[in-house]
Amino acid sequence: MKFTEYFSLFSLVQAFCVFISIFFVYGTYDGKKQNEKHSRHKWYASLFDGPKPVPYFGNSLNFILHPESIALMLMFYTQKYGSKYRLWIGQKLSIVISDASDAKTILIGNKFTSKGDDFHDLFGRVFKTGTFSDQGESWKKSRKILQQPFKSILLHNYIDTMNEEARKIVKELQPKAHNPEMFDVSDFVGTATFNIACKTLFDLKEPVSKETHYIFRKAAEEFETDSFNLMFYPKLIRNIKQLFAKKKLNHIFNIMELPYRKVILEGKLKVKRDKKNDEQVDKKLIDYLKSDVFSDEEKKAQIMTYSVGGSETLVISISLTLLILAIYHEIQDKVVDELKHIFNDDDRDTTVDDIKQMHYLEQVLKEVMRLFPLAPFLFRTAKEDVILGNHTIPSGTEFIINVPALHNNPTNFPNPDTFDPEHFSAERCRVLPKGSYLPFAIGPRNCIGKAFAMYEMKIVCSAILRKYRLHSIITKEDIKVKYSFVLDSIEGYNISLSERK
Ligand code: HEM
Repeated sequence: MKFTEYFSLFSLVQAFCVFISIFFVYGTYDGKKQNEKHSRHKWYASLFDGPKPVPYFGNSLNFILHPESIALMLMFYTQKYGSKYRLWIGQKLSIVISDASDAKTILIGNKFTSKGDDFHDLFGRVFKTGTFSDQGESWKKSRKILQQPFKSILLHNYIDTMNEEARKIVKELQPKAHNPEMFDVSDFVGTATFNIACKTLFDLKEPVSKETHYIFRKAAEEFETDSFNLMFYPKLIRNIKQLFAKKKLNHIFNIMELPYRKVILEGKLKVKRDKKNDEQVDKKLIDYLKSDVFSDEEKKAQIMTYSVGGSETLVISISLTLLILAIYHEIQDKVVDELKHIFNDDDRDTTVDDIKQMHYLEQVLKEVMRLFPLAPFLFRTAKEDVILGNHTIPSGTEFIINVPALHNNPTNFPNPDTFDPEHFSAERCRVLPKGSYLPFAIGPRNCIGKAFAMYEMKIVCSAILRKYRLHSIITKEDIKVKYSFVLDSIEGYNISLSERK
């Protein structure tokens, strides 16, 4: 053996020993720190049913070995152990909930404004102190200030941009109406939802191309799936895995910075010191971000958060709705009848009044989000002990709310597997228990952009439906979805079109 070969083998052995020592020292230190909390949690955990844990890993080994099936395992355990079961993610106790009353207690209580340190650390790798991943006083500050531009009375400000982008999609789809081939409608919807977010929230002028948006969307998707999977790793193994993924994360971060770079390039964060600007009532999100209350880092974090939150959810919900309507022609006809009644075959833009009259389309959108909840799992961590049913659950416990299980409960949604917009008729909505339907979550950490999203979904879907008839050759059961933090269709959103006479 040459000296250099001997030397590199020696270094490898040395590196391995250092690695094992760090593993051991960190494990012991972390173990000691967690011990007291852990034994209390262990006692409470024994009150719940759940899969059998193994030393150190708890139940996380299954999740680590089969990351593509995490969501399915969570759902399978719900069927096996009931509406409240326990999981050990390493040393961390998690309770998975699929009971409406428990979900309501957790989501609306002020004890649960934290999504937990793991969520904060993992999603915060890119979104930092953005409203979505932040916690504590810093979250409270941003939530209080940044919910203002989303108030219902201000949404009329965004309608022109939403109409403009909807018209663009309708025009771009024209060649597809003369071609019976299937195509993925999300390629068209995605660029529009991204440009709507950039224009309405940040006042950006320059739209992005389909290609640029595609890269942004893929990066956001990869980051979200990776973060969701890592939520189910014990802390130490997660930290080690992340050490090796630094370069990849920097690459994703770089792509997701795109809207921020555009904001800087177009000078949108520059403060114009005139009194009128300070007093202006109809301010956009970017105007609130100009305030000295936010540091430069915080401004960047918010722009990254709202560009993803404001567009990537909508591309999926709109594309899914179009796909579902392409499958169910009778329901599509009923929506179109409603639109005919509102617009009288006039191809004018949509107004706030029109949106308020789209009752049946709203039922369809709600039913799509029931069967395909965009955020299938909601995470919350208790700051104090909490009473759920007959149990007191200790502070620090993580709760995972299993939204698909709630949305498929036959007591609240008869024939839950059937796509039926009547699940959201006015009478049914009146008797729906709080906590049983959670597409936008509820409580202090619900979706800040809920009303904005409903406006955009109605404007874009109605513009396309007024012009085209949608077709599909698949059935609802053929739609295969991947569940992670955000639900998405595995095979895209393939439809074909014909022009309405
Ligand atoms: C169909 C579209 C949308 C759906 C289904 C949706 C769903 C949700 C859900 C379920 C949550 C709670 C997440 C959790 O508890 O971890 C949430 C939070 C949030 N959403 Fe949305 N969302 C949509 C559109 C939007 C839009 C358009 C915006 C902004 C323009 C937005 C911004 C946010 C933000 C900032 C949060 C974090 C709020 C906080 O933690 O205080 N979302 N969304």
